[in-house]
Amino acid sequence: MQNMEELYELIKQRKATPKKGSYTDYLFTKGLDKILKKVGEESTEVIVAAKNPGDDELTYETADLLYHVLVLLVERGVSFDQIKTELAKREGKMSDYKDRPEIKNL
Ligand SMILES: N=c1c2ncn([C@@H]3O[C@H](COP(=O)(O)OP(=O)(O)OP(=O)(O)O)[C@@H](O)[C@H]3O)c2ncn1[C@@H]1O[C@H](COP(=O)(O)O)[C@@H](O)[C@H]1O
Repeated sequence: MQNMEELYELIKQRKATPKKGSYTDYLFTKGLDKILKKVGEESTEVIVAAKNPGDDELTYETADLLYHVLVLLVERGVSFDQIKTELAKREGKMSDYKDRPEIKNL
């Protein structure tokens, strides 16, 4: 079984030590613009899948999107710990959304 953090570490390893024939290596070789295009494409595919019945397509496309977002984070040098820290900061603090002035028209 592979969790998101393990996958992030594997992708980081691919960047540090490129592996011939690897799709991850192909993305890093193409660079940021290609990775961003893939994140955009996969986001659209998640949206379309969410509108279709059944869970399989949505599950598949979400896994594709998460993988490409992790590739983006590695490319930009944002660590998995930075994401965990940001999420942890929000824990238990987002429930009083009605009192937050920046959130309007809910
Ligand atoms: N989770 C993934 C993963 N999800 C999606 N993909 C690839 O993402 C691509 C998405 O498909 P598309 O049809 O959109 O893209 P494509 O036509 O193949 O290519 P382009 O459009 O980018 O030219 C596919 O080629 C998938 O193989 C992934 N490739 C790798 N991983 C993980 O990354 C690990 C390391 O991968 P490699 O280094 O590439 O072996 C693997 O063990 C996996 O766990």
